[in-house]
Amino acid sequence: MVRFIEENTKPAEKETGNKSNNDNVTTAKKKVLQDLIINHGGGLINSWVDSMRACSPTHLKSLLKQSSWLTEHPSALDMFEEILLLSEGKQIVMFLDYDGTLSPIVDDPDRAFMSKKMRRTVRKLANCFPTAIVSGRCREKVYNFVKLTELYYAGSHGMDIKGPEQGSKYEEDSKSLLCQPATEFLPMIDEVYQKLVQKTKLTSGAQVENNKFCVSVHFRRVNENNWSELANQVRSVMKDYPKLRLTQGRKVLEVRPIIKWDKGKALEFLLESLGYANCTDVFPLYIGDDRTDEDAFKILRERRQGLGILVSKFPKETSASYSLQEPDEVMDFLQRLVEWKQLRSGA
Ligand SMILES: O=P(O)(O)OC[C@H]1O[C@H](O[C@H]2O[C@H](CO)[C@@H](O)[C@H](O)[C@H]2O)[C@H](O)[C@@H](O)[C@@H]1O
Repeated sequence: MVRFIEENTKPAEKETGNKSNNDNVTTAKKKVLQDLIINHGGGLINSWVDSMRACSPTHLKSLLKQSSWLTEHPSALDMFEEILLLSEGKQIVMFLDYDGTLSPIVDDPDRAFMSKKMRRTVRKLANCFPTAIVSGRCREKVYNFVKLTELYYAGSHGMDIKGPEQGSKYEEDSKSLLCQPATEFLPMIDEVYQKLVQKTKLTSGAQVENNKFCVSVHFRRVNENNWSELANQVRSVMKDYPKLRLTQGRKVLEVRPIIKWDKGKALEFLLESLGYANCTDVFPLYIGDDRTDEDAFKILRERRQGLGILVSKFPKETSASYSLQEPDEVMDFLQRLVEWKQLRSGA
């Protein structure tokens, strides 16, 4: 059976222990997950399609109340001073997702450019705090969008990590390559990518993206009536690869190795590389918009360290503590952090 890991079935609970009121959604999602585990063949495909629908924020919108969600996940801009207080005396380390966080979601994944203003802000941020981009995209691709050599990059959902470059050139074979825990899967991922391209080529709007250590199958431009056809095609390829699993992002199915490595592990790895493995005086701030970012939010909760900020206009289940609505708000938040830091260091 193809493995489908639902990233986020647990209701978000505040650190105070208050139970969230996302129960309706949680119950619906748990049912989807049960179906995914129990059913085979046609039932499984229906469940995939249910899950593909469930990940669309507009479907969730009707189930959750915006106001109560905002009470549990207040705006990080409104709570800026409180966040600074929490970080008092600690080294802030920044982790930023790319799509939907630094760049707005667009129909064509190859045109998800970030604005010049956002790039300037991220550059200034990296001058103030160690900063990493953590993306589902392959590292080279996300670097080509961000184009800042001074950052850490964790591509392929954290399975490809590289440190900053000294000069202005981003070199592939440089010494700053830090971690690639899934190299043995490269030939398999390549093979699956080719098969998925072939299988899905007649499904209008489907797009398969090779992200080196994982493959993305986009359905943003596929008519909803054809989602089950697409799910069938993906399943028919994946059934021969028990060492691969499927996760889901924003209108995208993600095929990746079954190894226990995700954005949360990448965050821990980077903290360790930066020398903060067992430190209590570090404050990691992770900003992301997607289900795959939940792995990092969860790690921060488990470690009781720093905090997660979810980028979303709609209420969603999340382990993040705060929210921002869109990349423009992310930019404002980062800019305020830079100004605060510069003021403190008398720059
Ligand atoms: O971890 P991320 O940096 O957020 O990457 C996750 C996926 O992002 C991209 O897809 C998403 O953004 C596209 C452009 O806005 C959009 O068209 C698509 O529907 C989204 O799912 C990227 O193309 C994927 O490879 C990443 O896995």
